[in-house]
Amino acid sequence: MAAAACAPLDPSKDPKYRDIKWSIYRGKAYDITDFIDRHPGGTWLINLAVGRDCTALFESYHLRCETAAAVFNKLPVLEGFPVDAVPRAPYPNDSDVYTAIRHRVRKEVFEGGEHVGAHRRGSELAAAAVLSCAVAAYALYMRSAGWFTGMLLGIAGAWIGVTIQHCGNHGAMSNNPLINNLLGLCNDLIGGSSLMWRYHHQVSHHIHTNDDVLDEDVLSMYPILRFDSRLPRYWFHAYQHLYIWVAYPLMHLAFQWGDINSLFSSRTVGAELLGATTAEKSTVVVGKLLHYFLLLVIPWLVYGPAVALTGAVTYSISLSIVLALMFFVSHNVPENKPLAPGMSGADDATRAVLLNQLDSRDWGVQQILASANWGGVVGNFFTGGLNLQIEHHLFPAISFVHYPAIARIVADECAQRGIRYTQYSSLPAILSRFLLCMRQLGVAPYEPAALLINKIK
Ligand code: HEM
Repeated sequence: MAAAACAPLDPSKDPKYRDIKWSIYRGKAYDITDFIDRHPGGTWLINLAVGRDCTALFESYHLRCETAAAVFNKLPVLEGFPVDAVPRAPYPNDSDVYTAIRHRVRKEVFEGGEHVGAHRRGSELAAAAVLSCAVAAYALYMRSAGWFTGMLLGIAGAWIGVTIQHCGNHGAMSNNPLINNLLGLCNDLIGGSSLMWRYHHQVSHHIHTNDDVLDEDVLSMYPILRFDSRLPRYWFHAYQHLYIWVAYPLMHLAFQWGDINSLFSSRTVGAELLGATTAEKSTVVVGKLLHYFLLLVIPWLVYGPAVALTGAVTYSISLSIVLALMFFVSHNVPENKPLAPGMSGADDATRAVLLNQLDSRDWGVQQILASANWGGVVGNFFTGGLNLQIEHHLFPAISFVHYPAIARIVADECAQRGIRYTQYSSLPAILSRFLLCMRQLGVAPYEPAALLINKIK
């Protein structure tokens, strides 16, 4: 009773703060309302900071963190704000390894060119290649719609999904926020939602990678798929490495339900849409209409329902499989999981970091231990840097063309500090580890976080 009486009032329920766009940075609440339209990274990204502790987003997105942080000195501080009532994110700049890597990246890769935006340049060729390929695939689809062209269109759509929409929504494709937003909107064209992606992917997954409560990627397919042994186990999980191949092709369909549901509930599984404007929300509706108009309605009018449906179904399946493969292998190999001791690849260090309380968690080490790389520069070009997932998680707002150079620094720092850096030679190599991990997670005993913490002590 006494504890409840002392608990700070939730600011989202306090009328005093209803008309203020506030955000918390390092324990202080600021009124960022007037700065939003002046934000050099664009309004869509800073909107992610509204109504929450933005420290982790802020410190992982600004390469010149000190320049961006200087703005807080000019913003109104909200004295007496119940900061403790707002969930805290870990602070990236408190991580020794992260700040050391960032220092070296600025010095050795960009040599001070960050002030002219060198870190966000270089993806123009990749963007042109991806867009040309998508236009050609759609032209072919419209010329002769059917299962084969539908499949090709799905692969082209997936290439958009992993490269230009993904990097655009991270603000990493250009120094111009408008270009990033337009490329980000390609997510809606291929059947997803750029708005939901920003909240789900950036606010939930990037900040809390492989957390069993806060990372939406761990939770959203549960109970069908069990991505963490801290989630209760059912008998059918023992077969998840097999039926995953039936679940994955349904991903595009699942997006449709998830996006519309999130629009009505104003939240994704892992994040509330606290700062999303009406214009941003309207992209969900317009995007869905446009997607189905291009994929289904036009081919239906030209070729009839049977052909149009065949094309749309094969599009949906091939897009889903490619996207699922690219996204899921990156955080789901045994090295990334707090698996039971004795299971192949289980790692005490990963277990210890992921089980730490948020405010004492080393964000940099978490990103490194919970992610896995495969391949090199060729994979980097075709996946928009997703194959160098460790570097992507440390620097989501840097253009992916710089990841191979950054990877050398990250690997070196990890070797010096004894931090496990997981790198596989190729996609098939990481894929086999991913399947092993799914098998292990399917049979691993259910161990709630509290139980695991005791085991480490
Ligand atoms: C909440 C308060 C925020 C403030 C005061 C702020 C301030 C700034 C400033 C001053 C810059 C220019 C930096 C430079 O010239 O080096 C900038 C750029 C940028 N911001 Fe923010 N920002 C905020 C939140 C965010 C958030 C939440 C995100 C991402 C989710 C973000 C993403 C970016 C990006 C991508 C750029 C351009 C790239 C870069 O500077 O490296 N910002 N911001």
